[in-house]
Amino acid sequence: MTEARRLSLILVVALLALAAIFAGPYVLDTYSVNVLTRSLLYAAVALTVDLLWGFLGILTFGQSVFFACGAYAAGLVSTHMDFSTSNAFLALGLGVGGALLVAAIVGWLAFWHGASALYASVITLVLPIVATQLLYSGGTFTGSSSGLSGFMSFDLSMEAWFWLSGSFLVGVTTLAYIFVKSDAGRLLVAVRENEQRCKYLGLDTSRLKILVYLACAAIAAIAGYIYAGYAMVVAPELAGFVFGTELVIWTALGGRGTLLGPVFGALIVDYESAQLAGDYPFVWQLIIGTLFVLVIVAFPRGLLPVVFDVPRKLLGLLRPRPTTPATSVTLSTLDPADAQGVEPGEGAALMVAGVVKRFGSLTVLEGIDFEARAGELVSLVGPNGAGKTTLMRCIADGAERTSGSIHVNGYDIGRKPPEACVALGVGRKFQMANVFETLTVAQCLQIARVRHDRPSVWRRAQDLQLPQAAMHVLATTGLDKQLSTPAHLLSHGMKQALELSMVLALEPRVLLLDEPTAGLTKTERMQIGAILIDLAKKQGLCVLLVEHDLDFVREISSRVIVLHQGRIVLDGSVEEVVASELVKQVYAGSGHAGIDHETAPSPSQEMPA
Ligand SMILES: Nc1ncnc2c1ncn2[C@@H]1O[C@H](COP(=O)(O)OP(=O)(O)OP(=O)(O)O)[C@@H](O)[C@H]1O
Repeated sequence: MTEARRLSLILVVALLALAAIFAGPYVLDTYSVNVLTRSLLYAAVALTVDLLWGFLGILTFGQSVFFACGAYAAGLVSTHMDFSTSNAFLALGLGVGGALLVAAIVGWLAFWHGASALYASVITLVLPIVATQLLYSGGTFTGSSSGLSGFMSFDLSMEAWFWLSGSFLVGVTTLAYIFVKSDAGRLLVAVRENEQRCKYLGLDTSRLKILVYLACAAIAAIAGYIYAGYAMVVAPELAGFVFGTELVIWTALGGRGTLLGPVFGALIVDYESAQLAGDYPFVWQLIIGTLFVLVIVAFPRGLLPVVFDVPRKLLGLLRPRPTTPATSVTLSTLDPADAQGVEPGEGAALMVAGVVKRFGSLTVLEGIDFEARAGELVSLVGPNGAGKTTLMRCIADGAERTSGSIHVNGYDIGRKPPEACVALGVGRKFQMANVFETLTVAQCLQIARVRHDRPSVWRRAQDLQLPQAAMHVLATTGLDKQLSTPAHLLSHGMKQALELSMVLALEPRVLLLDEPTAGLTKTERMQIGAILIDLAKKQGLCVLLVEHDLDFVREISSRVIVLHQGRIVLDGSVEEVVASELVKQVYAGSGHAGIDHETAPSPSQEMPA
């Protein structure tokens, strides 16, 4: 389906939903219109919980606070100032502005570099408790536990409030749907799935989380503002933990990560709760709670995926499944004139000086000094625990080392986080293939290009330009024929190749590879070896390779650095290292055989490590 057709289809569905909203008051009784007006607004807030939790992976209990910001702004302005159109807009501005301010502070606290997802959830858990206490202690200003009531509002009929709330929900849902299906929206799933890989692809994930959090806070505040206008009463419970948790429950029931699921979850549960509360005032919460437990146990993904799965399965039985899904992305090679890699500064491509790394009292790296130039392929070898991976980490993340300095392309990495090191020209491939498992090969590569090609917030790109080095890896391994294949279906070797292409898509000048051939077949190893030689010799990259396979090291390296107990014991040519008595002792001392030619492992064996 073309982009224009896909977007037209979304708009047609949105128009149908608006038509249904318009028809609502004509087919529903007054009670239902009244209750559903509230439910429509709650559904908009549940949608923001889904964006944060279902898509971005942030479980939040605090969206109620932003809803209350909008509601209380309307209530406070109308109560303490005269009601007028200008004051009403002032209240809207204060509500949204207040919500944005609170979200910025909470976002900064919850998503700073290094904060865990649990930490974020705990902060959003505390937020409603603090907000409710503040409202309770506000005296006559906030109305304390009674809240504010009887204030003036726009003179709209109940039907008009229903239409306004419904149109707001349809508008927000449509925009959110277009966004999550766009190239920029895909980043949310990438962050949820593998935040570490995102950072090492140069993405500032903390910033992305804060931006989405701010947008969700603003949506919730507008919903709260409309709610106060229609209900003409606000109470501390609107900011409370119970409402915040209800939003999470509706999202889980409907199906998180589906957008429409939480919307329908909120609409149905809130409407039915109102009915049950009237009919069974003492047991309705027990009934809702029991239903929730039953649904979650039977359908952990929520109800909407089940509703969609049934027809899909039936259609799947009727229609033969295509063996290879059609790809919608066309690959092409980036013109070298359009390359956006960092301009090299003074000195060698990589300069490591006096680097020390300690974990508490354990010194893992001690006084590491070396330089590597562009076009060099340097292998880093040494027994297990020598500190090889730790050194790679120190080069790719300025916060890792205890002391010493590291310059990449002539620029001091200082204490910069991984994404900033990527901007200086570092590309890191991990020991275990580190890709986005649920995304396709093409989507993984698109995310790797986000630093250079700004993604659209409403469209999906149909073509993808990659640097020649990345295209070379794709063509050599045949990955260019599997662009529509989800990464989790690839073989181990193909995943390694995909990760390497993703890293090369960054246009790095210093390439860090941690055992790129681990677990590969001999043919795959030879392929990777040829690619690495090409990258260093023809593309002029500085390649630093951690490797245990001596034959592989001997075939491709221009230089070998031997690390032992956190120190460099030798830095020289392959021949020098192989002939070194010291190196033999290092390996003998580690309980392994030496690395001379006589005792070197056969091609199928790995170098002792
Ligand atoms: N987070 C950590 N906390 C404490 N010690 C650590 C940590 N990470 C690594 N180490 C220790 O640092 C030392 C070096 O580990 P590192 O993984 O860098 O070695 P390596 O040379 O890459 O080994 P291998 O070849 O087995 O991958 C080891 O003794 C390891 O136990």
